[in-house]
Amino acid sequence: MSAITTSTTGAGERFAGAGFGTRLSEAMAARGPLCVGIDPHVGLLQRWGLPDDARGVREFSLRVVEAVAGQVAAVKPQSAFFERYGSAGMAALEETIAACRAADLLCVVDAKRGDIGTTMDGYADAFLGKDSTLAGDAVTLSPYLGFETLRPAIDAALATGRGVFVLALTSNPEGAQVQHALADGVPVAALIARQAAAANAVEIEAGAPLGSIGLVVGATVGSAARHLGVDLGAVRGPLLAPGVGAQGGGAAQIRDVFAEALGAVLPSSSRDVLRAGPDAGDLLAAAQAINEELRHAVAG
Ligand SMILES: O=c1ccn([C@@H]2O[C@H](COP(=O)(O)O)[C@@H](O)[C@H]2O)c(=O)[nH]1
Repeated sequence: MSAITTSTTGAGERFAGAGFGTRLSEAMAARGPLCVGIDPHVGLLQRWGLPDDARGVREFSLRVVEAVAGQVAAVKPQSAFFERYGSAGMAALEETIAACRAADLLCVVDAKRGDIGTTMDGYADAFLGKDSTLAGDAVTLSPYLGFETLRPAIDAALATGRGVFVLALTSNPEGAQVQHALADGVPVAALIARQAAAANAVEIEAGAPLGSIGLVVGATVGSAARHLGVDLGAVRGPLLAPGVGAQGGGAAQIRDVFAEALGAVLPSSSRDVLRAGPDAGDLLAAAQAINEELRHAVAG
């Protein structure tokens, strides 16, 4: 890994090598846009003939990594499905992250963290710290204690060449109650997008194709971004789009939601790929079919 360098912008330390946004942009161009979600639901473990315990999720996750490495842009382990087994489950998550690193496969840890002050420092150390075993290439964050509370994580990401995805317009219908609400006349989701754009300015000015501060915008949100004035094109960071497959999103929805920012979209699908397992060839075939459809969709 390249050395960490000190910024001249006064905004803290900056990673000297390619940041997450640049690495993700290259991976999407080379392998297609798909991110495969690693969600070891109990039902999937059963279907794969694996036990409902930490050994089961470990085996499940390592098989997914091995099947799709080199073939898709990224994977996204869902932390909840590891946390439910306590420390042994977290060890399985650490092994999954390490396997991604060894396979040169970008790993977004879907942990949706967010808290105040020094607690957020702790989350930043855990999921974005230079030598942390829980740090993938990026982590999902919740901004609902205020976007600025995420600053320690944003600074850590920029200092270590990692990234973050901040929840803006989530794929679930209940999200609208908070995300569409007005704060001083501006929809909350639009404010979050503006703040992400500001956080990407330094990397973009330095010539990165994408900044490292991304948003989560579900593939299922339809015209919400347009109607709320959420300027996805102005974010200039990656846009993680869960909801492909089991939640009803597909290529057509991706084109509709992200019309102005298709080059930045990282569509994510978990169950739709995983139910093709446990055979590695079947898993890969399912991922490739979805990846191809999405590749055409984002090509315009
Ligand atoms: O807005 C969001 C944010 C995160 N997720 C997560 O993505 C996967 C979706 O799984 P599927 O099986 O493809 O539906 C899951 O881990 C969610 O927690 C999301 O769905 N929506």
